[in-house]
Amino acid sequence: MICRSSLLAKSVARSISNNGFRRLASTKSLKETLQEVIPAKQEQLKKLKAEHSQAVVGEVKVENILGGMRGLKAMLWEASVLDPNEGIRFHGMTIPDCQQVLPPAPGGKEMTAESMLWLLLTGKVPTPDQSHQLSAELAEKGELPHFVTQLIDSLPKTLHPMTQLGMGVAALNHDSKFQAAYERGIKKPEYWTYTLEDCLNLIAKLPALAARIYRNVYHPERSLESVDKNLDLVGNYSNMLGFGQNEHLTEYLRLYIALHGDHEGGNASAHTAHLVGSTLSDPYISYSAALFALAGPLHGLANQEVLRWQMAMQKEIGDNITHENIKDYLWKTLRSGQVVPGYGHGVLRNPDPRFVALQEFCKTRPELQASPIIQLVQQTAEIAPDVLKEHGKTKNPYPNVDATSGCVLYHYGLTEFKYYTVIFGVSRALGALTQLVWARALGLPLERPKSYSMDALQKLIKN
Ligand SMILES: CC(=O)SCCNC(=O)CCNC(=O)[C@H](O)C(C)(C)COP(=O)(O)OP(=O)(O)OC[C@H]1O[C@@H](n2cnc3c(N)ncnc32)[C@H](O)[C@@H]1OP(=O)(O)O
Ligand SMILES: O=C([O-])CC(=O)C(=O)O
Repeated sequence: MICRSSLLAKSVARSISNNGFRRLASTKSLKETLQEVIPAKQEQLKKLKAEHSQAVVGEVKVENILGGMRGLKAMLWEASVLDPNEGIRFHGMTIPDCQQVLPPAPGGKEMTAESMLWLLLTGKVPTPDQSHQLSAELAEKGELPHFVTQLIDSLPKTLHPMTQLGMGVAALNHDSKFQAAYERGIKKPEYWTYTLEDCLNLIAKLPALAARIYRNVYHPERSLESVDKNLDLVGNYSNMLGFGQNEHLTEYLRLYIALHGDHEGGNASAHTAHLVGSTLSDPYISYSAALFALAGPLHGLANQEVLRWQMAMQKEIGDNITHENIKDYLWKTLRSGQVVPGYGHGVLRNPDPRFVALQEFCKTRPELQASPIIQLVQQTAEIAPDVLKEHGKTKNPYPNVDATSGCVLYHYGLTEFKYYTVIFGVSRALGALTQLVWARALGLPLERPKSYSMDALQKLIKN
């Protein structure tokens, strides 16, 4: 009899090799592993250019130009591809695949940010040792320079946490290795190594930066833990946020941060990092720009909006939470001309598998099943799709990841929902920065699509 885990291992190995990667037990470092996989990718690009430059893979309709480029096949993105019905795959692997094979933190069950980063960057599943070595490397680099702590501490508490995060990340470019090397006059094939160094430095410092913002804005009376060299990235983040004793929340954050890490290239934050990075801006300012795209309510800020909206619903409905009451509140939101936050998607046409994975986490823990806010989110997810279908506008009436990501944080005591997108911002660095490394390794060009005025477009249509 073939057991489920061996079937899964085979399917994972197959999906990885489908993407041109092989899974080998290895003791190589992250940089050595990348050095090993880069030449094959460079060769693949060279071949694509030489043999298929003129192949047609789609057409551009006026609706694409007027509709926010929805559906246009126009970007190269290595680490993940989004299927409208199945959702995201990281180098061919689904979220459940990743949950099965990516190493957790010592004593934990959920995949770590480091193991997801390793997979995104290299297309390979790291061994537990490789993942722990990366944790140690990141912890070593994790403290903030003094001028950044001074900058963050000088900001008014009333400044949105996402603005503070973007400012802090931009300021870190003071120490950019890529920028310094570019000024020295390095050659193109060397770009990726300095970019990688900046990307790892930035990912390493995000927990300390994000936790400092949380402390300053919401708990100025608390002292801040320093980076613990024995913890993984998210273990440190949770610790610095003041939740280190709550193993459930720490595990949830590991899952949250791993699965928000990448969502192919066209989403607003990833695309922004790619666009800005294509000018050879360094990774810090490229990712700072991405964070300001993430901070919009149609994108990452929706997770803050979901909590705000669900709390307002709870307040209005009171204890009498019925199917009818939730339905009425949904209609009230829609009739007032607002969107229902956490529902709909630019690409997905089914429930978001990230939503499903976070809901599964809730199902494994009785205290979460008993939580009023989590119950309300679950009930809303059962009712909203039919209401949105009847409303008839959105192409996807199902929940996206933002519909559920905040309620577990809220239940475990991280109740300041204006902060939630900062956690998303710590996560999205994994994928957006991965692509910056690949963009430099592959020598991708400046991004510069063609635009038209409406007059010019009409002329084009006539001709
Ligand atoms: C991590 C993430 O970024 S996931 C997305 C997070 N954002 C949200 O949850 C906000 C709510 N959702 C939305 O606003 C949208 O579904 C988006 C922005 C995510 C996608 O936008 P689009 O690709 O333009 O969606 P779509 O093509 O289905 O939109 C068609 C119409 O339905 C409306 N619509 C889409 N979703 C919703 C919704 N949740 N509630 C009400 N109306 C909606 C759109 O506003 C649009 O109306 P319009 O014709 O009057 O402009
Ligand atoms: O893919 C998108 O457009 C939005 C999204 O879900 C993400 O960026 O995680």
